[in-house]
Amino acid sequence: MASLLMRIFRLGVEKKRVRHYENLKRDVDPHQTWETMGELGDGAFGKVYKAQNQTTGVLAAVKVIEVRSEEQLDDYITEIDILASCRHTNIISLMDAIFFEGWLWILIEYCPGGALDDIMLELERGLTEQQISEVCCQSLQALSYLHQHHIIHRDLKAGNILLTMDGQVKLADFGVSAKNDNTIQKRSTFIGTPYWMAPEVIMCETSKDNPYTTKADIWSLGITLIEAAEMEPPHHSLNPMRVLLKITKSPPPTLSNPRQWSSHFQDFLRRTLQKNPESRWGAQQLMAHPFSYAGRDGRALKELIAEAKAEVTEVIEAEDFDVGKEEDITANEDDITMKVECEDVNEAVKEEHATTEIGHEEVNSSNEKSEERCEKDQDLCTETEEEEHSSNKEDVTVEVDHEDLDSRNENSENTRKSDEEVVIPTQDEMTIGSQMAEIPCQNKEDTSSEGEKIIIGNERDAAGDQDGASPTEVCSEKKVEEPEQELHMDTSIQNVTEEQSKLPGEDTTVSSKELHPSRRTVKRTRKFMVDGREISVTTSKVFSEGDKKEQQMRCSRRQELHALKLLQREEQREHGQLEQKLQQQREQMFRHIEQEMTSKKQYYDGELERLEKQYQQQSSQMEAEHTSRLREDARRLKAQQEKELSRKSSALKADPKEVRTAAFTHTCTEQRFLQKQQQELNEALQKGVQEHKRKVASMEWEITVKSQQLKRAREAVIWELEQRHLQEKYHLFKQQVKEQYSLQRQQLTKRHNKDKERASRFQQALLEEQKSLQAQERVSFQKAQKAEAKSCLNQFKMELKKQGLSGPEQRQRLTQFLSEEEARQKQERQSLQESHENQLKVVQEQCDASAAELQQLQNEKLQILVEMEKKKIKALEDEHTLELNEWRDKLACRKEVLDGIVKMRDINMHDFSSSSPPLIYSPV
Ligand SMILES: Nc1ncnc2c1ncn2[C@@H]1O[C@H](COP(=O)(O)OP(=O)(O)OP(=O)(O)O)[C@@H](O)[C@H]1O
Repeated sequence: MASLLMRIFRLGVEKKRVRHYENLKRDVDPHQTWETMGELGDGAFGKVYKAQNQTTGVLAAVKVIEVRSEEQLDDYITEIDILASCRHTNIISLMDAIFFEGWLWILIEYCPGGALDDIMLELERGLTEQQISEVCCQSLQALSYLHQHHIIHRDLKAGNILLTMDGQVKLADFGVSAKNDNTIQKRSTFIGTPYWMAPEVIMCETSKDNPYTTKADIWSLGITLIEAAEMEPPHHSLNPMRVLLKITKSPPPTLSNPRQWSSHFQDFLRRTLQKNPESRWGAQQLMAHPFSYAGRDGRALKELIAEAKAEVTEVIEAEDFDVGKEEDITANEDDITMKVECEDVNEAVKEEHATTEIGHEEVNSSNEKSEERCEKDQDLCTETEEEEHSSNKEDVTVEVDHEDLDSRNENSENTRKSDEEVVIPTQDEMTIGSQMAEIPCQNKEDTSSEGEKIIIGNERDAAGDQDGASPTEVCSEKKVEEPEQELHMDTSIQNVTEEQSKLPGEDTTVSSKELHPSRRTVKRTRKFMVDGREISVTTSKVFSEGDKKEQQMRCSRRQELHALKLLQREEQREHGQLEQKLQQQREQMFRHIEQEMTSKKQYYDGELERLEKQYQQQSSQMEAEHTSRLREDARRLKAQQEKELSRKSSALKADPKEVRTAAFTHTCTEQRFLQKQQQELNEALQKGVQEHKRKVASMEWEITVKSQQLKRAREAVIWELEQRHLQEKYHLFKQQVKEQYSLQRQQLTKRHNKDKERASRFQQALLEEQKSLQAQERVSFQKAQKAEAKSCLNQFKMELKKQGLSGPEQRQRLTQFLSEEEARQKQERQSLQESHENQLKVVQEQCDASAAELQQLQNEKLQILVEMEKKKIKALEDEHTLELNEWRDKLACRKEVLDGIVKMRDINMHDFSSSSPPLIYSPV
């Protein structure tokens, strides 16, 4: 108890003074040691800069965070401590941590490769399967290490996987990680980034009764691998709050285009993306899976880094489209053409080389629209190919049949290197674009899909040997969005109408090119070295408004996620503060209970002790008084008797008649007299003793009664206190449950309001966009109407002329024609206006439905919280009733025992034979 008090006292004191953290330096100006050299990135909590140690020249990445209070500083200590404690090649290491003048500097190992998501953005494509399995293998090693040390990363995603230049994975960002004391300990904080969150972590938003373990990271790993394959995590087009529901309610996500990936990869994902954490494999187990096992070789990642960091030359070609006129160019405007040339560095002169071109497409060939689009894609491809030809007349483009495509993406990196895997088509099979239409189109209904065509030039040795040529292709197939609920940002006017039956969402697509009057083709050439050979990759991508929007979407989603992370951090702090407060309340209550009980017991025990002392004193005093009185009485009576005896003897001697017999008679009489005196003395003393005993008994009785009263009062007070304390405990716990849930509700509402604000901003933008599209459409429609009217009029006039009518007749016919024409145009304009109004209505309805859906989601969550609170309080109530009943049962026994003791004492009190004090006076 005393140590507890001391600890609590110490805690209070410590709060006030500056805390010492083992891995944090204070009051040292970081600028003295580190020089910052430019920004690397922007995280939720601050910017990341490249830095260099001014003495050693060592490079680092520094997270610079503004910290306003000691309390806030506390939030970052777990991250620093975890980084400092981890020693693993696949975990970023801590170089320094300094808190100086309100700024926290966390210096970590610099990874020149940057984050995996940035690499994908840079290359505008996902990873190949070999690259993914290498990322997977190394990430698993990091996770296995963390999990063995009871650390849950809680924020695994491509953005937190950094790469070194030699293709080594470094797991970073432990900002929301947790370190447990033991494996069994679970966590219940709702933290992480929604798209990557495991279902059991999401459940913690509304219920803290289902804590999670390290298995949560395994789920995030699975999502990260899908992200690595498709550039985005599953459900990325849903807003972060809706995705939470999607993850918990839907079956586990899978790859959008399974045919493109190996069965090992898909099986690996199945093992990681198990909704029940118990059935999910652990890091150790997964390390032995063939998919991750295949990633032991790190070469594919090395090549990825080389490509991402390659020197890039860019050529931009702008194209303009007249709205509504370019009928032959629809859909698939985001085509990418990629050309890879691998040549020996020493080779100076370029020789003719074959290039292989792939149009990538989806299976739905039956879909007429899609086929049409494919044909149009093909037109585009041909255009690009022709450009290729014009730049290098000796280039031959080759189309590869579809079957190759499936396997191709699985190992495009390797195919580039290994000649045996490359399909070399014969000259006869080589066509330019003419067979493209035979490739089944993938673009189904997703008009915004990017069709990527990658042309890879053949590799040649120094002698320019054509046998080494390895034309190969990479088909990067754009996944098709789930049709339900996920409308895309690129919704065309028609799409809005078509999609009206679908559930509305913010993720509405805006695609078709009628909406994007201008687009530009960007040709990028990357040159990089792999195993001593220079590789040159040229990609050609048509950028349109859609791309810009996608970029904006990505950017705003990133900001949203950062905002959410800040909110989560705030929530975590609030939660921690509340928990601390509640803990203090509990400690205070238990301390108060103990104090109250002790003081009452002390009082009664003191009283009993005092009573015993009083008894001891009285008893010994009475004994002493009795003894002295007895002695005095004996002495007095003896003296009196002696006097009487001497008087008697004198009287006998003085009587003359008795002289002769005097000697004999005298002796007898004296003896009798003495005996009588002795008897009288004894009687007198015995009377005194009896008197004394009576007094003692009465005193004892009096004290026993007092003692019993005290004892009973003591017990009664204890019982009353016990009962009161049980009630107090119950009320406090109940109060605390209410406070906990009230905070959870507040946090949920805050989160929801932010989400509502975001959604309404988005919806407003959507409406504005729709209106601006309509304005554009109106302008071009009017233009078209004017042109059409003009040509019709000319035609009509010509026909009139042919008919040889008179002037007035002609005028009359012309007037009639014009008025009919005007009416028709008016009608057309009206129907356009109506269609626009309908479109706006549909968008508005979608927005309203989306808002209603969000509100319903929120209500459901709040309802869950209310239910949980009720359940918790009911459980507390039951527990309290049980405890009270148990206490009452025990109380009856205790009363019996007490009564028994009292009765025993009563019996003892009547037995006066013993002069020793009764046992009951010993304090309890
Ligand atoms: N050690 C490092 N070496 C090189 N670049 C780094 C390093 N650490 C971070 N970066 C870059 O800085 C960016 C921001 O990193 P940070 O971890 O702060 O935020 P984030 O992961 O993007 O977002 P969040 O805070 O939401 O996780 C990263 O995306 C990466 O590009």
